[in-house]
Amino acid sequence: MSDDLLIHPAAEGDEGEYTAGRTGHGHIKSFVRRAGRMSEAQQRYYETMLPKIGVPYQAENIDLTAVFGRQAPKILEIGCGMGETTARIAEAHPENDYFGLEVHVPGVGALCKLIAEKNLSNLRIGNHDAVEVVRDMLAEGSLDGIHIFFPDPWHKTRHKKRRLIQPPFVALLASRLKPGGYIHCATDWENYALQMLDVLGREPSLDNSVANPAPEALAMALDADSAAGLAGFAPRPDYRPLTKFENRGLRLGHGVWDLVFRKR
Ligand SMILES: C[S@@+](CC[C@H](N)C(=O)[O-])C[C@H]1O[C@@H](n2cnc3c(N)ncnc32)[C@H](O)[C@@H]1O
Repeated sequence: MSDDLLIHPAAEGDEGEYTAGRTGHGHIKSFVRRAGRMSEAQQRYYETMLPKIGVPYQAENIDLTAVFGRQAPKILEIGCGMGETTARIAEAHPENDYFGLEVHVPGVGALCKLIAEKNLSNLRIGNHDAVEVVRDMLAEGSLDGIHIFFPDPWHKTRHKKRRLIQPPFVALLASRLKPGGYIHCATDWENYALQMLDVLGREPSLDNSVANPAPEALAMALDADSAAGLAGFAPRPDYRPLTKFENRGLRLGHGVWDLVFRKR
């Protein structure tokens, strides 16, 4: 892992404002690097596979067609976690190329293992902060789709500024989509679902794939912190598999909200 990934708590009070240590970019990180132990298998696959299927961070645009060696729709996934969903989608859709981003090293090891076991040739990994990868490496209009499934909810009020789905990052993501390209977010955290609907709905270059809520209805929902009965959420697209975790939550009556917006 490169040194410029180190995160240092800034001496700015007890909120734990984290900023990039070496890069000087200073944006608030949407993650805190966890010490997480790698299993032996994860370590082995990380070491053997990442040199083959990893896309190292660089400060210039990359050519995604050259990275995958073919012309095919290019889908970015931010925050692959342990990679089960990422690998399942890539396996089910060999016609697309997938670029998964994840900062958690054991997760990257686990996804490397899945790529090797399933022999997937349409999935590459970036082990770096997605904000920097999207900003520095991806050209405008280069993506057909973006997946952000269950991003860290940062549920404490003082931590909400770490949430990925904020207006500046959504504007950056939208700029990387081709016209007609989509951004698909899913969350099981109601307050974040409302924030996603509000932020995505305000991005002028994006249209909701389903009817937007009336502005007054959204304002009332935000006030009440309740998405009950609110329009604007999409049915789960078939390509997003239900995870074990999500299935259990749904059985317990917890909600999951999908949002699919398209670039004009
Ligand atoms: C709650 S997990 C969800 C993982 C997976 N999408 C799923 O549905 O199980 C969110 C993941 O996003 C990753 N993450 C958060 N911020 C990130 C960033 N800026 N760049 C890359 N990965 C990030 C975290 O390390 C974590 O693994």
